[in-house]
Amino acid sequence: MQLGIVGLGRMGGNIARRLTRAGHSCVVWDRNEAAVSDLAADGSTGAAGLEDLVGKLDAPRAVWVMLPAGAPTEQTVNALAAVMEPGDVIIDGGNSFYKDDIRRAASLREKGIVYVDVGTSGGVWGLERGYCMMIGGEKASVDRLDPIFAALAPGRGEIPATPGRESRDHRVEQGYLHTGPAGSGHFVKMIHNGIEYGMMQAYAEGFEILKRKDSTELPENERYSLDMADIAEVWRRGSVVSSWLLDLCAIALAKNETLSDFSGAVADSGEGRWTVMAAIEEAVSAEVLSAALYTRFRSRQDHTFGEKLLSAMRFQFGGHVEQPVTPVKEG
Ligand SMILES: O=C(CO)[C@H](O)[C@H](O)COP(=O)(O)O
Repeated sequence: MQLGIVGLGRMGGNIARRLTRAGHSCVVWDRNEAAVSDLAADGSTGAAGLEDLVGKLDAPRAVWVMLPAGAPTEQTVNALAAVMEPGDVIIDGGNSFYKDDIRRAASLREKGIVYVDVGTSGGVWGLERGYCMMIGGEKASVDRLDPIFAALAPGRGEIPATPGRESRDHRVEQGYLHTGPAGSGHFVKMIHNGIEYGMMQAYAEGFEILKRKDSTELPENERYSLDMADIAEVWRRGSVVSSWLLDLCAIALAKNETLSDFSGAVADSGEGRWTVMAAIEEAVSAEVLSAALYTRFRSRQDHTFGEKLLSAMRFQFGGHVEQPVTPVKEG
């Protein structure tokens, strides 16, 4: 199947590569010309701009936008809508706020263009591991795009089937789910990321307590000098707290047990804040997720080992390099 892809950063570029490897045909564009040339050398067709990209696709077209949430995505969706036609589909695969999706889907519907929001999890590992996708939008368009989702998804892999699911939609076991109407894909991904904050914070705090067990403030016979890298490794194997995030902790700690490559100033790109806002709207008591968000804010003042581990996990899953943190702008 043919797909246009706009935004060839850490996620978009690998999405194009994974689709091309699976036999799909991608027409790609990014403001960064080198990224377009790299992808063209890897089997995609490069475009010179949005209009050129749309012109290189057969109708009905589908274009996947993979850009930071807020203004970059908004401007690109609007620019695409101006050159696309009724029956075409715009897919937002980034981390947009779900209320922006609801608004965009309604306004594009008036032009006959379909908007599909895809919460896409897999980070810089997605090329090899595949992407878990949470998909919102009209069923007919989501079904039409199924070959794309099937190629991007991880597949069943070695994960055993869950008993009791025999009569349910088997695409879910491949790693993608049609969650409901516009916005619902990004809403589910937003909560996924809210949970991610909480899980990351739990590891960060646990490892901080382990690390400080050699403190001279403790009685001498109660001090232990514990090996962080080995504890992360042993917990990966059969323990209750094993997880992919723990695998990433183990990789980071094996590489540099002091995490001296990280300052521990932990950024956030909006989803944790929106999760807490959703909890407030629904009057849900989300203590852990709220605390994890506020701890990131505090991390920008001084830095603990646990905060370095948070930065290390973000670098491992998303390739996020620490940078000066600025407040999230409204989209
Ligand atoms: O979606 C992701 C992981 O699932 C992205 O890596 C996202 O950027 C992580 O959120 P944050 O930047 O707020 O830590």
